[in-house]
Amino acid sequence: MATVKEEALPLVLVHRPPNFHFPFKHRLQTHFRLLDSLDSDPPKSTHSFFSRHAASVRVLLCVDTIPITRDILSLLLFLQLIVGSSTGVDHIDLQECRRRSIAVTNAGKAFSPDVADLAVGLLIDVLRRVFASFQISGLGKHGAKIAKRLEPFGCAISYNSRRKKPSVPFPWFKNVYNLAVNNDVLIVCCMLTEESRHIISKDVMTALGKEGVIINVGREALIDEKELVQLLVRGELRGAGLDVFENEPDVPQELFSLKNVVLSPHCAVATPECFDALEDLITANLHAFFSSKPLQSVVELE
Ligand SMILES: O=CC(=O)O
Repeated sequence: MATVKEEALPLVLVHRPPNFHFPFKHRLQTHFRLLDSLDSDPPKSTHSFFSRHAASVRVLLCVDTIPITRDILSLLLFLQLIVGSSTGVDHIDLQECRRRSIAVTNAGKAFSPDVADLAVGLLIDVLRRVFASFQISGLGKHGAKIAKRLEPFGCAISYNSRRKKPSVPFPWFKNVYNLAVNNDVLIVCCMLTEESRHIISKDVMTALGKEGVIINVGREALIDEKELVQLLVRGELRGAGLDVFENEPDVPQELFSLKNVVLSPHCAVATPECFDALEDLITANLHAFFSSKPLQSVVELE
């Protein structure tokens, strides 16, 4: 069988944190020519490497959540697509992408089943029994899977998201405060944006009440972490299960000593199943781009 020369393969520029070796690299290399500044010894600086390839690169693969800032983007004048490898895209300057019409894809639903498993696992760990009423902030791909797991427990589920979802049978609350007033457990799994930063404010947490439980598998900055810690310390919330923290890897010390808090180290998606699903999705998106077919898991750049 004839083999395609590496130079003939479509170019994909890679941006990854040092020492982060992505497991699907090998498979991608059979279809695409990966330009990775960290492959050289010693590694090249991002700035000089990106500038050198700027004229030929149309696609950037963003591994993990390494920031893609306006400065980085300004080096890549012909960029058309950023293929992300996480669900959250708060590390990418989306405003600049919108301005320059650069499409962005994320992990879509590749991680949703495992994130949902962890959210429910944390919740059961916090409660050791199941409440009657649950609320979910952000009923997207992760939230839908969480709800599917909680329904058989007989939980009354309601949700908040920017828009009501016609296909979702649960009551929709336009704002998180009213959602909190009407429920006992809040599972946070929405995207972090400027609009959603600290959406779970002190008022919202207080509205949840003393029996309230918060589970966060989204991004910690969705919650006012300082206030959350204070409410937990003062016993004004029943408990919390947290997979994400505002200043990772630092975790507020107070949380370690609280018996009603379960912590996990941002590991909801660290499973072989998530990596396999992500590898398939990234490969599919790259093939789609280079053959002018529709992309999957496109992030809405509003
Ligand atoms: O944190 C993980 C993700 O955003 O996929």
